[in-house]
This record gives sequence, C-alpha cells and structure tokens, in this order.
Amino acid sequence: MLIIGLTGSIATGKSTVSSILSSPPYSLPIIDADILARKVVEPGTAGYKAIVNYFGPSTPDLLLDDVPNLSPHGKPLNRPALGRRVFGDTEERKRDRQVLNRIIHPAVRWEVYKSLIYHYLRGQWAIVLDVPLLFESGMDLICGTVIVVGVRDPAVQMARLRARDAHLTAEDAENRVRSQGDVRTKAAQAEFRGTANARGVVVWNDADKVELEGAVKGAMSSIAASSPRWWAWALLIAPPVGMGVAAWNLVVNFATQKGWEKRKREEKAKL
Ligand SMILES: CC(C)(COP(=O)(O)OP(=O)(O)OC[C@H]1O[C@@H](n2cnc3c(N)ncnc32)[C@H](O)[C@@H]1O)[C@@H](O)C(=O)NCCC(=O)NCCS
Ligand SMILES: Nc1ncnc2c1ncn2[C@@H]1O[C@H](COP(=O)(O)OP(=O)(O)OP(=O)(O)O)[C@@H](O)[C@H]1O
Repeated sequence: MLIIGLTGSIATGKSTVSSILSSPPYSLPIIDADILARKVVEPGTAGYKAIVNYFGPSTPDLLLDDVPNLSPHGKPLNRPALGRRVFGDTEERKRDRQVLNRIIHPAVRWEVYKSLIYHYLRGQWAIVLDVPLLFESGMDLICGTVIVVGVRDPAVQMARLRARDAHLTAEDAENRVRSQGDVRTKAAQAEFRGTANARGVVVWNDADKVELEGAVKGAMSSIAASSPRWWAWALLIAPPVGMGVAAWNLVVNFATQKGWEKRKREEKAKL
C-alpha cells in the first residue's frame, strides 16, 4: 500500500486537496491528523487529563462552560484559548507548544498506525496521510511519496486564513502562520526526496480551485506511474516481499532525512 503524505502550512489548501483525493476518480481513504488530534483530547482521554493538569492552573478559560450534551468525563477544551497559549514565536509559546505536542503527537501517531493497518488489510492500493506537521513529526519516514500543497504568496495564504477563520484576530492569525514552518521550505524538502520518481511532489495553489484540480491530476498521474496498482496487490499477496519493500522504503527515507538535515546545516553555516 502506497502511503501518500499530504502536508503544507496553515490555509495553503491541504483539506481542499484531501477532499479532491477522497472523491472520484481517486476515491482514496484519508487519515486526517487534525481529526485524530481532536479525538485524543476528548474529555476522559489521557491527553485531556495531561492538558488540563499542565495548562489548567495558568489558563482560566481552558474549559468550555456552556455546552449542550456535556460529557460525563468533563467539560471540553476551549480550543481557541489553548491556541492562544501555544501559537506564536515567543520562548514561552514555543515551550508550551512543545509540551502540547509531546502530549498529543504520540497518541496521534498510535491512531495513525492503527488506521494504516486497517486500510492495508482491506487491500487499498494507496492511502492519504494528511498531517500538517508531517516533516516536523518525522512521519515522512513511513511515506512512499509526500505531496506538499504550497502557496507562493504569503498574502494569499493570510487572506484565505482570515476569510475561512473569521473569528481569529489579525494577531491570532499571524501567530498561527508563524507557528508553522515556511511552506516554500517544505516544498524544497519534498523536492529533495526526488521529483523524478515522484517520492516528493509539490502542488502550488496560488490560483483558483479549477487550476488546483489540474495540478492534483498531474501529481496523481506521476505518482500512479511510479507506483502502479498491480504493485500494491503484489505486495499484499506476498507479505514477505511487502515487508522487505517497506523496510527498504524506511532506509531510503531515513537517508533522505539525514541528507536534508545536512544540507540545512551547511546552508546555515554559510550565513
Ligand atoms: C492548539 C489547538 C487546540 C488549537 O485548536 P484550533 O481548533 O483552534 O485550531 P486547529 O486545530 O484547527 O489548528 C489550526 C492550524 O494550526 C495548525 N497546528 C495545530 N497544532 C499545531 C502545532 N502544534 N504547531 C504548529 N501548527 C499547528 C493546524 O494544523 C492547523 O493548520 C490545536 O491546534 C491542537 O491541539 N494542536 C496540537 C496538535 C497538533 O499538533 N495538531 C496538528 C496535527 S498532529
Ligand atoms: N485555489 C483556491 N482558491 C480559492 N480558495 C481556496 C483555494 N484553495 C483553498 N481555498 C480556501 O482557502 C481556505 C484554506 O484552505 P484549506 O482549508 O484547504 O487549507 P488547509 O491547508 O487544510 O488549512 P489548515 O492547515 O488550517 O487546516 C479554505 O477556505 C479553502 O476553501
């Protein structure tokens, strides 16, 4: 089964692309890390308890008061309030973001693995792993290919974010954008994986949605050419071969990650 990592930065169009990929003619199953990240912090979960313990004492509005159908396990998290604690580039925000990531990411990773096994056993030829922090969390390691959805013009990104999330103030929106890496760097990282064999593909999304559909079509043609359906079936029918290919994929991705880190270090040293 081909794991297609889908990433980008805030409001660059990942969800729009994942909804294209989940519809015909692609009809691919999607594992959405943002949805899983919500599931693992529902009242009663270990994630919820850890967040309330750490952030509760210093965040008076951490929990929502007026909610219908209150869970017996407690009041749900006030996500915008938690967002104000963790988004931004001050040292305090960065530290709090790290704490939140350390609570949520292992739980999300576990849910992703469970979901991958389920889809593998159902004989899917490919699956989309929609993870905003794919590179940062190291989950690109398990992906056969990575699609980065990018916007070249930061003003377009900000305008789409403000239009979609009208409840955010300009400052909140800026903080959210600054909390994620520059999407052009992510695009370069995808290209570093190799565009010729479609291990890394960039879909630019500065124009309208019709153009985006065309760009997705082009990306999927090159991915399908590099990893045909019969190959996924062959790996399913012969599990030892499947395991061998998966292990080889991990080795290649690990070497690519190290190569990318080395390049970044060299670039930094030149400055
Ligand atoms: C802080 C929270 C509660 C704010 O929730 P809210 O509903 O207001 O925003 P939402 O979840 O829709 O996120 C908005 C944007 O910020 C991005 N984002 C979320 N968490 C992070 C993070 N830790 N670092 C950088 N960007 C992030 C999202 O991918 C999205 O693009 C929430 O984002 C969260 O729980 N984040 C930590 C979990 C996480 O890292 N999720 C990303 C996928 S694993
Ligand atoms: N090509 C486009 N033209 C116009 N609007 C677009 C285009 N692509 C996406 N949008 C709009 O921009 C907003 C952000 O897109 P989307 O929600 O897909 O981004 P995202 O990367 O998934 O964001 P997040 O990381 O915050 O979840 C949405 O309102 C979407 O409808």
